[in-house]
Amino acid sequence: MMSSSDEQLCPNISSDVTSSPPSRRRKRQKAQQPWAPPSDGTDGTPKKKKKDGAKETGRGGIKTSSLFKHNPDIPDIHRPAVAQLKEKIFTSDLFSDLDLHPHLVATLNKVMNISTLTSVQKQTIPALLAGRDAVVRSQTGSGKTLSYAVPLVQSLQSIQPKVSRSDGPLALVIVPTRELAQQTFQTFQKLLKPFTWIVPGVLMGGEKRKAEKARIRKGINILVSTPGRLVDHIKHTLSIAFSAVRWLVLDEADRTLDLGFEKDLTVILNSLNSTGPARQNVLLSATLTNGVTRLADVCLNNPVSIHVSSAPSSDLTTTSVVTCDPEAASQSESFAVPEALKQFVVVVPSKVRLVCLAAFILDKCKFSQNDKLIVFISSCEAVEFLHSLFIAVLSRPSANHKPPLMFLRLHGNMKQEERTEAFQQFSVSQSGVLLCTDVAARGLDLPQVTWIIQYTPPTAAAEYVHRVGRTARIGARGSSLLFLTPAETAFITELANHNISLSEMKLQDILSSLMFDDVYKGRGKYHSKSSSKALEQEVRERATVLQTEFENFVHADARSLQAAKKALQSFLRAYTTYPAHLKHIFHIRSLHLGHAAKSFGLRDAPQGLSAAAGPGASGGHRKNQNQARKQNQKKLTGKKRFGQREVQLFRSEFSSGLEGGDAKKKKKKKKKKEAFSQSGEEE
Ligand SMILES: Nc1ncnc2c1ncn2[C@@H]1O[C@H](COP(=O)(O)OP(=O)(O)OP(=O)(O)O)[C@@H](O)[C@H]1O
Repeated sequence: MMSSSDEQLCPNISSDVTSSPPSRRRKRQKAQQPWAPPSDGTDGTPKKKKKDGAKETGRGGIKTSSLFKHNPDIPDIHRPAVAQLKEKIFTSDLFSDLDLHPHLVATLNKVMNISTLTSVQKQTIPALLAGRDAVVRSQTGSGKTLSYAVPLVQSLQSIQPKVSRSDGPLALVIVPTRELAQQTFQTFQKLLKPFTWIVPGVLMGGEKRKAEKARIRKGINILVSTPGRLVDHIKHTLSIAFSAVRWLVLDEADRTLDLGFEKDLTVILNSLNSTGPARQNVLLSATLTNGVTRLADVCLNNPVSIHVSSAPSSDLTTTSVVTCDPEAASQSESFAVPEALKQFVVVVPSKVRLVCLAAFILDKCKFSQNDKLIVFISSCEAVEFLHSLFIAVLSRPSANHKPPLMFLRLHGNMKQEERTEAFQQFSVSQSGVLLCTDVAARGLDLPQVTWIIQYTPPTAAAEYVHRVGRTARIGARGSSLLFLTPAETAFITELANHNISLSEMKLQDILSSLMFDDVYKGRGKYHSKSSSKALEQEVRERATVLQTEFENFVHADARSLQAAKKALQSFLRAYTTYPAHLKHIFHIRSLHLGHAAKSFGLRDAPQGLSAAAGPGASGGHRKNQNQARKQNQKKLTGKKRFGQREVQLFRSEFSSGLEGGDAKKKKKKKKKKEAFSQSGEEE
């Protein structure tokens, strides 16, 4: 029997499917399914029917989820031929060969264990030491921070008379996220060990403004900040003066602009240009968008342009070839990814996504090795939800006395203290899983991360590169796995247009890891000598048992049910934010709400998903379903409704933490004005 969620197909799912008579439709669906139920009529789930039609497993009232029925076909993946860009990370040059203070070299060698220059450092450091401005592009994890931090420290330590706190900011480093600000600040702290008279400091949203103000008053020479927070201090902290700034670094400049901080950058640049002396400027960016080029024009003076990637080599990394649009390909930028990075893709029907992710995590962190994973997810609410779900269901102590799996989370709606704690905890841990939004995609240098999972696909190829760049850093090994639904596989070609090549991992292979733990054992009588078909059947049963555990947790109380619905809603909302040129791959209309709901542990598509309701959300009466779908569709895709909200959603990830305060202030001001006008007084 088709569940109600199965029937809630989105309006534009190929009309011939929705309009065919149910019997024909069912037949066709069955023929299409690589996961079609075996001929014995079961779907891999041991079940008996209850009188009311609800299903039960033999496990005391556990509802059965039909995971492997009515899924779309998993298409064969065509991997376009890709000439991957190769970038040599290390050179044979030594820091000790550069014209640097011996104490700075000693700090690099002894404190940071760094002696050899990377390619980007070899090109950038001499140019900056010679006083030039620079635009720098190079692959993730190639040592860009030191490429500007070393010459900056070298330059400030040589100033005579010695720099003092009272000189105020001499260098300004602007980065897009709080964690990156914290990390960059820590790098300066290390480099400045022998030069104690130079004081570094960090400003970032979410911390008490008063305390920051006091620190600024005391004097900070190298100021690392997120743009929003710095603007706030420029506007409200009279003690901040930029008259002595002689270094400006804009790190991850493209990201800063993407996040809508252009205005803030203008405020910062104006406050510098109005008073500042001659300044050296460095701009680091993954992509040279129009915005970045404009920014470079405004704030750089005759810069050297450093781009480390070599031209595409002629050896093609894949063999099967499909034609890609040459014009589109030539228009798109090529990205270099670390050579030691192995990139995989798995095509998973929506309904099976959750168990597939869980099986993968269990395999990497529990059954085989102690891996360290980062999982990228599109919204804060979905991160929150999966975090509590996985802790409850996957973190149980195991029979082999291994410590329980560690799940951490990082997103923009967390309190700053929680963010810092999670970041630090994951940094120092040997293994575990960090569930996060793109707030962790850029610049973060988390040691020994072995796997990057993109559970929700990125909104751009550049973002893909940054996410995977959290592993295989500075010559280390690492792997990545991209989750795509059958409808999204064209994204593989999109990535290939940017010189990114993926190998396929099979869903069945991932799910097979559940064979390692008999906690998920089905009712079948599988034993190791059984046929491969029996094994496949057992794997399905185990996947279904795990899904059922998730669903039981979600449906156990109103709070977790609400959390799952919120997570689904935010997932749908985020899905509407793919840019126009990717809408043919990621379109809200090609999502199946019932199947998407399953991937949040919901047994059916929830009703009344309010503002961001999915198609079929107000289901219930079949008669009204089409109308409801259309209405909800409008809600989901309606520009007016979502334009602002989407921007809000993404800004909130990276906000300075002060917006709330500003809004409150405005409200207060408005109230005050109203009060004045009512009483007839003037302000
Ligand atoms: N020359 C070097 N030798 C060894 N390790 C280095 C060297 N330079 C930098 N590192 C280390 O490599 C890691 C990555 O450096 P960094 O974070 O600057 O990379 P990045 O290019 O800025 O990466 P992303 O693009 O992801 O921001 C850091 O842990 C850093 O300490």
